[in-house]
Amino acid sequence: MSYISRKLYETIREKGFVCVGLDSHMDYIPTYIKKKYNNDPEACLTAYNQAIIDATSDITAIYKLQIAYYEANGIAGLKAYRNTLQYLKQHELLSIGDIKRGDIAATAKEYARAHFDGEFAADFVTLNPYMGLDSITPYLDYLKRGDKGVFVLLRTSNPGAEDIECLDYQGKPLYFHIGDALQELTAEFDNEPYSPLGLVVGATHAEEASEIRQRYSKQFFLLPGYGAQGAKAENIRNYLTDFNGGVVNSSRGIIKYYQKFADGDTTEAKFANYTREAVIKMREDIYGA
Ligand SMILES: O=C(O)c1cc(=O)[nH]c(=O)n1[C@@H]1O[C@H](COP(=O)(O)O)[C@@H](O)[C@H]1O
Repeated sequence: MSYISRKLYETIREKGFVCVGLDSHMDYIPTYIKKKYNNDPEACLTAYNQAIIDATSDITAIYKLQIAYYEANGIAGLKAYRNTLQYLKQHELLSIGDIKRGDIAATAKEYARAHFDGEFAADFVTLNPYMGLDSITPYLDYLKRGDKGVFVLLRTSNPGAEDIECLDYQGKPLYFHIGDALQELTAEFDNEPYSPLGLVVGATHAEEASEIRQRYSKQFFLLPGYGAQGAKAENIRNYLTDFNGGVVNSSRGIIKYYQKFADGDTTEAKFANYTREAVIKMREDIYGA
């Protein structure tokens, strides 16, 4: 049985579908944190993430850490990445390592070890399948183990998705070929209520939503694009299936929401309130309350 897909399903049911994107940049960090930690990147990024997590964890299903934001700060950034994943684990909160890996099988095996079992272990990772299925199969052992899951890029939110992913091949978009192959690859899995192999589907495009949802009815969707990229709530509802079939990511729309009001200068309590407010507004908008 896939423990992790059941856990995600139950967590979404209990806390809602929000995925807070910890795309944490030094420029977003409030002055009170920077002063306290003397601008030290490891300490600042860690404290910032912890403040966001503490303010939102009862209304957030899962946290996604986009690794580029940490790598850009070198070793100090990667330590903050590790610290945050550990903090989430200590508080029994779910995590996605947004690493978007894709490489030959031997290399993929090492990525899997690093991001599922090593210091950077997350509950889920994101993968890029466009190098072929052998770049995905090394992760499947962990999915069979039951405690890990993946979200594989299907139809992404960016304008460039049109360049390759959406090309027509033999009468259907390339991404359907990818999705169908991925579905076959995991057909033998325990796919109840959803498969531990989920799909990344940008919420910025409404036209294909119903077709994609129907075709991949056993896949959780990771839906980025809400907030900063302008995805509309009505697009997202189509993908969510009773609000339990996936998670909706917003990164900048939540973690720098406070800057709209406070311009980088705020107190600990106000930062927590603003950040929480951003998640509440997102939920209300998407639930249609
Ligand atoms: O895999 C992803 O998370 C992803 C896929 C995609 O199609 N589009 C997309 O924006 N993302 C990620 O989702 C986040 C979106 O950030 P915001 O636009 O600030 O909400 C970033 O971490 C992106 O790397």
